[in-house]
Amino acid sequence: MNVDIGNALGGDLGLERGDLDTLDERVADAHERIERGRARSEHGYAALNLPDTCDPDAIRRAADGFDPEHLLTVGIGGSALGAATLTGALGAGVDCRYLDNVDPVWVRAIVDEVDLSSTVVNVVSRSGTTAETLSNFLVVREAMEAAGVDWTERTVVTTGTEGNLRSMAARHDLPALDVPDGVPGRFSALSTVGLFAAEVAGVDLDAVLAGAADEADRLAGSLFESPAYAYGATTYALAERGAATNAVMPYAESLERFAEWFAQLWAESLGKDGRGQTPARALGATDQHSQLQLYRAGPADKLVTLVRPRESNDVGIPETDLEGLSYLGGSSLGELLDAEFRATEASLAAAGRENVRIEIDRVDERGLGELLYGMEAACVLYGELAEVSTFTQPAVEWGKNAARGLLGGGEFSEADAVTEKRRLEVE
Ligand SMILES: O=P(O)(O)OC[C@H]1O[C@](O)(CO)[C@@H](O)[C@@H]1O
Repeated sequence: MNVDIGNALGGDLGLERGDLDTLDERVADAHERIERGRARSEHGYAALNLPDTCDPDAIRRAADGFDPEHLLTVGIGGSALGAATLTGALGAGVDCRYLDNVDPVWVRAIVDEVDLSSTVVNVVSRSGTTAETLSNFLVVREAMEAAGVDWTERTVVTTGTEGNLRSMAARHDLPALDVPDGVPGRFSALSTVGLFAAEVAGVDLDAVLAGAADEADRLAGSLFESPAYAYGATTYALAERGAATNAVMPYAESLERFAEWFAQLWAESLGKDGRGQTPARALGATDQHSQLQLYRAGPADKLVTLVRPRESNDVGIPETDLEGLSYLGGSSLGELLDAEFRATEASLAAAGRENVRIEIDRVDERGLGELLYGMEAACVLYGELAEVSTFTQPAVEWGKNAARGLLGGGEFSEADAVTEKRRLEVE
């Protein structure tokens, strides 16, 4: 992974090289804290050890014997987004679907679309209590039974040591993978949580973990020596100067899910104590015809993170006599995308709008390993610098309790607050 922070300097938010030199002293201290946390496998920091602690053979054993047409991952948040990012980016010899929402129309359509007799279901939940995941699994299991499919023959569980899914796996002797200790869901892509789907989809797990290990080896006591820390420190420094939003704009359709995964990682880790940086999901070149207007001419309150592979397959553009477009003929879509990427980058800089370039060599296993690990390490560093509790997510519990109370799942004061909503309806 290569990170170019040149366009983060000299912009409207006023970040200069000297500021990063000063911040680098705190980066060194933060790196020491991170390395201590890793050495002790402390909660959260353990995620940065996954290139070494993840056992790909256990994942391969769990996938062994399955040769499905479809893989249905039933999970939500970090229990689905890592897998979706890896299979979305690396392609899949298998039709990979993700039930990570409880929209009944959407769930019914997916369950009806797949051939359940040739589907492997991976139900993923660290806690084993997530309402959306358990509800969707019960719907899928009922559909399998209705289709005359033995669900116990086609279900793999990925969960913690306790809880509903663990006891169900034991009761029905289901293949079960352990979620890694001390790794919050949003940091678990490079573990059993994200890699089972990748394995079933034919992804080379060893290459993904090797890419992650390369990025781990580049963590250092200076932001100028570590791409991950350069990104984490620069986004932190810009946030401190007013960059309340970080628009992540991959210039590859295969990385669209990566932007969604990044959004959970960044928001759930750093949105604490009234602080944080809002991750906005964008896509290049498409959003040059959409959100770029705001990024360039709206409030100077954001940075844009431009992500791309340095190499990719290409498609030629045929010669044309179309009025004013002959310059495109004989070129290629890749050359057009490259020109647009660099033009957008320069367009933002020319308007004083800070942006950072992140590049991987190719959208392949090593590239994804580097990118996922690099963003996780950047997030951990940002959290250290911001002095927030990076690895917890207490704010999501209020809504869970309210919904549970509304559904009769117990007495929760939050549910009362829902019924007391202030109303002003306009018909
Ligand atoms: O894996 P679980 O326990 O089902 O949690 C799913 C997701 O829900 C959260 O706990 C937030 O509610 C995320 O942090 C997590 O990725």
